[in-house]
This record gives sequence, C-alpha cells and structure tokens, in this order.
Amino acid sequence: MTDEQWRNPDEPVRVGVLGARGRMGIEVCRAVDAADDLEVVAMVDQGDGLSAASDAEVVVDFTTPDVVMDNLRWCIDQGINAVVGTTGFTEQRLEQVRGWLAGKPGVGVVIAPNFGIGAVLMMQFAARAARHFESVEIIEQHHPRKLDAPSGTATHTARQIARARAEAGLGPVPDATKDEVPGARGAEIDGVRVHAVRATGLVAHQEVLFGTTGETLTIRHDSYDRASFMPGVLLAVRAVRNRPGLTVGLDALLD
Ligand SMILES: NC(=O)C1=CN([C@@H]2O[C@H](COP(=O)(O)OP(=O)(O)OC[C@H]3O[C@@H](n4cnc5c(N)ncnc54)[C@H](OP(=O)(O)O)[C@@H]3O)[C@@H](O)[C@H]2O)C=CC1
Ligand SMILES: O=C(O)C1=N[C@H](C(=O)O)C[C@H](O)C1
Repeated sequence: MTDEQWRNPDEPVRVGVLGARGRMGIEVCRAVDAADDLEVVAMVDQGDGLSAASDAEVVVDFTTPDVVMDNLRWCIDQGINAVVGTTGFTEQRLEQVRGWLAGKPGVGVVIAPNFGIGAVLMMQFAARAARHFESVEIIEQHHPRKLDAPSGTATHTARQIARARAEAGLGPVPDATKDEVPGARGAEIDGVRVHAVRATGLVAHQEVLFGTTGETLTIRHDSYDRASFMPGVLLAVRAVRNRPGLTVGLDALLD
C-alpha cells in the first residue's frame, strides 16, 4: 500500500457527488453530510469539471444517461470507487464498465437501478412470483420531469421477470390484442409489457401485475420522498471500497 492509498480508518470517507444540484444530488449531499463517518469533499454539477472530485474516495453519480459513462470512465481511470444511480445501463454498457475495471483491480463500482430498499424487495418478490403466473405487466409511475422512459427500475424488473419465466419454461405472455393506436399496449422489454405514466405529484412508483386463471397478484412499491433512496445510497457508499469490480443492484449488499 502506498502512502497516498493509506487512510486513517477513524477519518470520514471522502465522498464526491456528481449531479450535486439535481433532485437526487441535493438529497445525497444532505444525507452524506449528516453521516458522522462520511464527508462531502466535492459537489460537482454540469460545467464544474470532474477534477473537482479528484480527492474523493467514493464518487456518487446521479446525473443523466448521456454523461454517466464519461463520468464513470474518469472515476475508474483515477482509481476512485463509484456508486451510480443514474439510469441508462444496458447490458452493453455494463460490459464496457467491466472492461474498464479489469485494468483497475482495486476499484469498486456499484450500479443500482433503484436504491430504495422497498423497491429492491419489490423486484425480488416480482422475480419470485414470475414463474407462477402466465400474465404479467409492469406499470411505472413518475414525476413529469423525469427524462427517460421506461424507468431503469421497470427495465430491470422486466429483465428479471423474463429470466425467471424462461427458467420456469413459461412461453410468451398470452395477448391476442392488436394495437389500434401505436403504443396502446406499452413498450415490450424481453417479452414483458411496460407502461410509463407521468404526472405531477408523483415521485417514483411501480406496480407489477400478475395474472393466472381466476386470480391476480399486484406487487406495488411507492417512493413518496427521495429520502427513501438514501439508506441504500449510504449502504453502497460504505460498502463499495471493499467490493472491487462491478456490483449491479443492491441485492448483494442487503444479504
Ligand atoms: N437509482 C436510483 O435509486 C435513482 C435513480 N435516479 C436516476 O438518477 C438520475 C438523476 O435523477 P434526478 O436527480 O431526478 O435528475 P436531475 O435532472 O434533477 O439531476 C441531474 C443533475 O445532473 C447534472 N448534470 C448534467 N450533466 C452533468 C455532468 N456532466 N456532470 C455533473 N453533473 C451533471 C444536471 O445539471 P443540469 O440540470 O444543468 O443539466 C442536474 O443538476 C436519473 O437518471 C434518474 O433516473 C433517480 C432517483 C433514484
Ligand atoms: O428518475 C427518477 O425519479 C427515478 N429513477 C430511477 C428509475 O428510472 O428507475 C429510480 C426511481 O424510479 C426514481
């Protein structure tokens, strides 16, 4: 271990926040600031330049899908661990991140589509239920300033459900409907229909509706306040330095 890498374990972990003036960034700065074992050393937003976060041990990124890959590449190159909540992570992007990390064996990255503990459980419950129902649809609901649709959470849930259905040998979801208007039946992700609702007053909500003969099951999660994501973010910030490589989702941190 070099002198630069050595740290006094009694000193707070140095955290940089990217997207610090955004809805989530503001909340993350507040939560890190309130934690005795963590300190905010950089608040970086559009136009500030990433070098402001050079002194961070862990960077937290809540920016936009357009810029997050450049941010992450920079963090990994600098040897800085990263906790990422920004959406837009396709399998191809995740593979790219794994490639970057291969050249930096000590660096950890946690990417989670949703840091809400209840949301993580909702996704786990949905994956568990998936094998028992022939029908399934996802309805995600968010505030109207959200830039992307469907949500990262809905995409992740659909993929997990599709994997569980395939493992259980289930065929396609039955559906004889022909769209009279394009989009009426929502988007399709790995064979699972996903509907995105946007309305003022909402924060982040998702329902997974399962159906089989004579019964339905609805699994629902609601984030009414962005504070709901903070326990998961802080959990990841505390864990990431001891988890080299890529961790996708909070599941492994909650076990
Ligand atoms: N995983 C999870 O649990 C959650 C994930 N999210 C995701 O997090 C992301 C952010 O959400 P939210 O906070 O609502 O969005 P906001 O638009 O409120 O915040 C994003 C911030 O990032 C800034 N920004 C843009 N480019 C850069 C850059 N290159 N460097 C630094 N900052 C930059 C934006 O600045 P400007 O406005 O000037 O462009 C803005 O202040 C979204 O992808 C969202 O889906 C949200 C909630 C929970
Ligand atoms: O933009 C948001 O607000 C959220 N984004 C994430 C997503 O797309 O799943 C997580 C949560 O739903 C809030």
